[in-house]
Amino acid sequence: MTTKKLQVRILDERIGNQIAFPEYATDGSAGLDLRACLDQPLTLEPGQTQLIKTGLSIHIGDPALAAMILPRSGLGHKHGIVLGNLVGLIDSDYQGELMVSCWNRGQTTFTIEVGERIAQLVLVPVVQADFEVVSEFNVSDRGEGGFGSTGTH
Ligand SMILES: O=c1ccn([C@H]2C[C@H](O)[C@@H](COP(=O)(O)OP(=O)(O)OP(=O)(O)O)O2)c(=O)[nH]1
Ligand SMILES: [Mg+2]
Repeated sequence: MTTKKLQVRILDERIGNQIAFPEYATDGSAGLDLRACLDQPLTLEPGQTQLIKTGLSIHIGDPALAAMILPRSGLGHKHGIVLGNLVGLIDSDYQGELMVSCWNRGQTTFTIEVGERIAQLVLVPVVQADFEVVSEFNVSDRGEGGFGSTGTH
């Protein structure tokens, strides 16, 4: 297992008290659950999107890493609560508050409680491209075929 020391700032005094500090739910968890740092429960009508604070900021500080904010499968599948941006990408130089765009893509009203786990944060490796402009590529097996070019079976 590799772990990475990550600087985090607590922006709301309720974090670590009334609202739990993010943690891995199990030893094998890839994601850290992010909690809604709300003052009161928030009702999302069908189709509505709201930007929700987490009360935390992180500074990854290493361009070879990023973080992604992903939906929680239970909320997304059962209740239609996913992310307004589908996936959130946290740059290694971002120092602002972690924000979660919550979108009720379902057909029923859903209420997010104070401190509810609304999304998850995954740290991922990143490779920045160093472009080398060429006029032709060495030919590959696939070539320019895509979008179903290999058939459906
Ligand atoms: O779900 C998200 C997505 C992004 N961010 C923060 C961290 C990220 O580093 C920054 C910028 O995100 P992104 O580059 O995806 O947004 P943009 O619309 O391109 O804004 P910018 O012009 O600030 O890059 O916003 C969040 O807090 N939550
Ligand atoms: Mg950007």
